[in-house]
Amino acid sequence: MILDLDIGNTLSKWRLKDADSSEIRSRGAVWTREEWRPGSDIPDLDVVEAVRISSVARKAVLEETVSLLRHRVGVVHVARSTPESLGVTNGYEEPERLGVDRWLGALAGYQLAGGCCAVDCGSAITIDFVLPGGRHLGGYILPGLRLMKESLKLGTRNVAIDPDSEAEELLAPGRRTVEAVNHGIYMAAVSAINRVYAEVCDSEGVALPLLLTGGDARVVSRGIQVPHAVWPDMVYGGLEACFPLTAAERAGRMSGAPRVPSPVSLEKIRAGLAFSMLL
Ligand SMILES: Nc1ncnc2c1ncn2[C@@H]1O[C@H](COP(=O)(O)OP(=O)(O)OP(=O)(O)O)[C@@H](O)[C@H]1O
Ligand SMILES: CC(C)(CO)[C@@H](O)C(=O)NCCC(=O)O
Ligand SMILES: [K+]
Repeated sequence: MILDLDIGNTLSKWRLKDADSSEIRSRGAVWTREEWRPGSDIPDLDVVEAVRISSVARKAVLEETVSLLRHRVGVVHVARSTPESLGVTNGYEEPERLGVDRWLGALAGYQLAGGCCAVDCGSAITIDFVLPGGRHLGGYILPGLRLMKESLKLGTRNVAIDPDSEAEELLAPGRRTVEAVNHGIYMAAVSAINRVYAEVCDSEGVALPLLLTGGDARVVSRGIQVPHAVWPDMVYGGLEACFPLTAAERAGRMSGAPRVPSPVSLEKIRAGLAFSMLL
């Protein structure tokens, strides 16, 4: 089995992948600040022959995780942001400072779709652009839905946005504090993504496939006007591309990859942008 680990600021997600069949056997998540101890939702390390890790947590968290795993598992790969990889050139002035989850998302998106806009809706919402040809432009970081809500301190932190709500409902004026807050932060997130996508496609002169991932991707997806795909395993896809271990991975196939969404034409994107500027 291969253990893939995506250590985020809030949650550490894991999945076990069968190295022979390439099937995903199990998944789980633990709070990043908690130790891995028996009884919590952690994988059985006895069956693991290789580990691949993406971590944006504090350095100590990664160090502890790696030292724990090295005792038990033969192969441990830790992903790093680099100046260039798999045909993509990192747009950061200091490439190693780009969050590795963003880098892996950009690599996976490029491998799947060529140029792309990769959006991760987690603790933070990140929006990254890769042009056809592989130039990563850099991107945008904004607070995620939960962080926006907590920062308001209006006593609404425990009332989550119902992930099954319709976007229309979530974008309407709120008539109670929780509603006003939930609808406000939802509006902030989806309008930022819609706008940034259109602006960058316009200025680069290319309509890019749009890919979403992260814990809030499903609900955010409903508020995105242009064609796009949700790919919950996008960061894992980047790990597969960087450290291919199975036959399918070596052939360039990433688990759970969606069909590439065909973007609307650049003309339509520009028309939408021009229209919103007039209002
Ligand atoms: N069980 C859950 N626990 C915490 N957050 C959840 C849960 N289910 C959905 N979410 C939502 O997912 C978001 C966290 O997403 P995700 O798991 O992608 O992020 P993360 O671990 O914080 O990663 P990163 O720090 O890399 O952004 C939160 O904003 C929250 O609204
Ligand atoms: C922005 C987050 C927190 C998103 O998970 C992560 O990618 C990170 O810590 N990045 C480092 C800062 C940067 O990417 O510029
Ligand atoms: K993440």
